[in-house]
Amino acid sequence: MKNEAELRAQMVNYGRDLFLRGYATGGAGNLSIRLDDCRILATPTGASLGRLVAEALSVVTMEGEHLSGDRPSKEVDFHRAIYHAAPEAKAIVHLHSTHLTALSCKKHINTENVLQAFTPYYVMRVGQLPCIPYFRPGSEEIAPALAEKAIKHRAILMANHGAVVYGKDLLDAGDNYEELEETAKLFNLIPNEELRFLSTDEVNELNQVFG
Ligand SMILES: O=C(O)[C@@H](O)C(=O)COP(=O)(O)O
Ligand SMILES: [Zn+2]
Repeated sequence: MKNEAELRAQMVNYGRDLFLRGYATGGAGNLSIRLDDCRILATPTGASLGRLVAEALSVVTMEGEHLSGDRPSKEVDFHRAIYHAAPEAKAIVHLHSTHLTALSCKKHINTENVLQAFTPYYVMRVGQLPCIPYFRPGSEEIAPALAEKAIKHRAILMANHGAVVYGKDLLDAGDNYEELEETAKLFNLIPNEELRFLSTDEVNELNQVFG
């Protein structure tokens, strides 16, 4: 179990890692870690994930009170809502990575599951990708829409915006996010009629063995 100083360092290092590998760009995206039952560590609003400072990271309560650090991400309410809805969520990654954001801007998608499985590791890490409607970033409608999906799904697409993924710690959430982004990349690369999706039996077998 990492202490708070170690979790702060992990957030700074993983933010830089995401930035250097092109998953995060400019000031877009935000990260959070559930520190304990009452408190969340979150990236400050406007901060580039590539240049986070451990002492400036924001701490807010589960009820939304800002305790310390710079002003939290304008999306901290949706992070809080996900933690309330999904107790297994211990960290959250929200990014505008290229392939997931491209997918989020498409007109004709199945909003119940935007990415039907066609590789096993996607089934193991993510499984299904529902999509919530477009809301202005930072608006109060986002939190309830994401919370409803987060009860059953650890990855959610936000129309015309990006994606949100949670995990059992920050690196697990990141690994889930990265697998999702690579799956979206493949999906965007391969014409739909050329894709062989996994059958229900194949998905069920993966869930039995690895779920
Ligand atoms: O898209 C947005 O504006 C936010 O969702 C975002 O990604 C960055 O906002 P902050 O975390 O407030 O910097
Ligand atoms: Zn965003």
